[in-house]
Amino acid sequence: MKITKLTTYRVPPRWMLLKIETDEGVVGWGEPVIEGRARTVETAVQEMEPYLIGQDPARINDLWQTMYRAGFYRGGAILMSAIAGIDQALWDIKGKVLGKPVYELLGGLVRDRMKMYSWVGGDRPSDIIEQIRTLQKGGFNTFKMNGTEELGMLDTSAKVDEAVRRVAEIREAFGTTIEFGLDFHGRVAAPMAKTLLRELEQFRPLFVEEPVLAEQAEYYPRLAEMTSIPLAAGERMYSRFEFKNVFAAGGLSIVQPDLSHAGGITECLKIASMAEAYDITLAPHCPLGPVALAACLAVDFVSYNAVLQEQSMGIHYNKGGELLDYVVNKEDFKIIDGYCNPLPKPGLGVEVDEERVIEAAKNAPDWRNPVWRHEDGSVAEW
Ligand SMILES: O=C(O)[C@H](O)[C@@H](O)[C@@H](O)[C@H](O)CO
Ligand SMILES: [Mg+2]
Repeated sequence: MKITKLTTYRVPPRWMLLKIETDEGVVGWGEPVIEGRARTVETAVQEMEPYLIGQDPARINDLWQTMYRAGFYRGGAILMSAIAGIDQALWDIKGKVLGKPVYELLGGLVRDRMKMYSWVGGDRPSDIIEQIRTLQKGGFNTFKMNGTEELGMLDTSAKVDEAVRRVAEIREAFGTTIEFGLDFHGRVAAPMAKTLLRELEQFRPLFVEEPVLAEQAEYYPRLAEMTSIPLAAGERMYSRFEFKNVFAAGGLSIVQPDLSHAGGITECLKIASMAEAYDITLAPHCPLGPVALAACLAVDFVSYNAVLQEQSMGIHYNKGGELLDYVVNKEDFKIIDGYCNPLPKPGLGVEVDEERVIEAAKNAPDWRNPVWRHEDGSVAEW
């Protein structure tokens, strides 16, 4: 079998789907994208084509290593997202050729169902209590929200109180009937992280995500020393070569590689097993589309340390498109009592509605995240 064609589709709300065709008619789908840089990743995918056209799609490991090493420069958000989507599509092809879901090719199920969580509250966390109540009715009992709005490197007690009050209200309203993670979203700098973690500890959030920016990862062990709140990070790290330093330094309790940013299934499997050796749990990042989610689930169902899975149903970014819009087998993604079952179909388990994708690609948005500014006019971490 040989790879014959790669086609990318930028589609609402902010995703990109990749179709890899072969000379035997088997097609694989991937989701290579960096939110806000879809066109850049699209070009990176196109630049990877010479490594792929005419090659045997079954040789995922050689194709992965070639895409990673052959261009001399390597790593980073763009190249690793391009490789990620291609890798996902190659695993999809392999599973379809062998008539098995990807997790069967990786040693079979390590669990019967996977715990999912839902975003609430939007960019500027608000209206959270009502949103949790609504999602609880849909079976969710685990949530994530932004921990703060924009925050200066050194900010006021009033801003700290605002973040704490929001969390206090959630515990007040729901007690321990729900769990929730707080995403600091890179908005909190090291001077403020210690204060916020200390003030929030009494409410026992399930985790605090990106307590500081990934480029400040050396703070993870220091922050972990002063709080019992599990620290989570990983969406802005792109290969095992980055994660190895973070694992060795300590401080992370939860690692969150993104299956569409960190080299795909081939790479994230390695990251997951490295994390297990350090007793670090896995909670893949996935605010994206259905193929990315299916790739996450393929890794979740074979990784003992997988504990939580993000999914984008109802997320504040999904304007103009929702998680399952391009999926034919929507029923396979049903979330029951907050869990998702293994996707039963061969490959990644997503039957893509190609006509809907092609139609939607005609109005592909150039989604960008907002540019926030502090009161003094300086740019704020969004
Ligand atoms: O945890 C999450 O989902 C992420 O922090 C998410 O909010 C961002 O990755 C966003 O998608 C960037 O455009
Ligand atoms: Mg996050």
